[in-house]
Amino acid sequence: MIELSHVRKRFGFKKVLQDVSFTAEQGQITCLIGLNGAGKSTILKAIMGLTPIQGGAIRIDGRPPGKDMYERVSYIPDHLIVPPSQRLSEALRFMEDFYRSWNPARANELMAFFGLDAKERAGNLSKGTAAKFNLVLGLAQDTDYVIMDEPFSGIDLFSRESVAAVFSSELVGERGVLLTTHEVGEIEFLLDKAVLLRQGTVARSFDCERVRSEEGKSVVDVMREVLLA
Ligand SMILES: Nc1ncnc2c1ncn2[C@@H]1O[C@H](COP(=O)(O)OP(=O)(O)OP(=O)(O)O)[C@@H](O)[C@H]1O
Repeated sequence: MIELSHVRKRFGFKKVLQDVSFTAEQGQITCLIGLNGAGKSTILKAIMGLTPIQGGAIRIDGRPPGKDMYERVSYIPDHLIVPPSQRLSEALRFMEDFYRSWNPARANELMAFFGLDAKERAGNLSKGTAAKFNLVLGLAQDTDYVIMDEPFSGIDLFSRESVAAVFSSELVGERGVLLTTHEVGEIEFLLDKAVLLRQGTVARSFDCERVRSEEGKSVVDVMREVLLA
């Protein structure tokens, strides 16, 4: 379980996270939701130890993020971090050398799933194709958790359907997924849990299926109620 308790974060005098607590479980897809600037990306970076926090605690399966972090959690940022001149095949080889958790067979499966050409150079990819390759780099690691910042951004409608299909396939399996997205309405059928951020705190965290069956509301309905209140 990824667990945040009373996390606080500021940039200079700007308090971005005032008191953030929530959990993201293995075998579930948890979505962090909030308006622009709510602090979603900051939370993902804090979990990965890429930005320090000023208070509270972050634990992954009971342990604070440490040196073995990248064996436990893979992080897919909102843009592709591969030199533009590098071919995709070279980037895959680099990942294999660099990450002990790298699974080359799964990487090949994902390349085929998204119809990607390993001979292409990273700098020549369209925005949506770069987003798909970014998913390959993250999902081909054998980690218990996958953290994704805006994985659907820039991806056209039909490709989005194939990206969504990955989440319910063996390629994600029983891992825990924590993601952010602004396309909530289109992918809410995939979500198990939603965590709504407002004014630096968790305004509401809920089981999407339960809210659907007990309150008859979609995630977007709850978002409207909570974030526009
Ligand atoms: N390195 C930084 N230095 C100063 N302020 C920052 C830095 N990174 C983020 N911020 C500020 O922290 C706040 C939260 O930013 P963050 O990117 O986490 O929001 P977000 O919810 O991911 O937004 P969006 O939906 O627009 O992607 C914003 O006000 C942003 O300007």
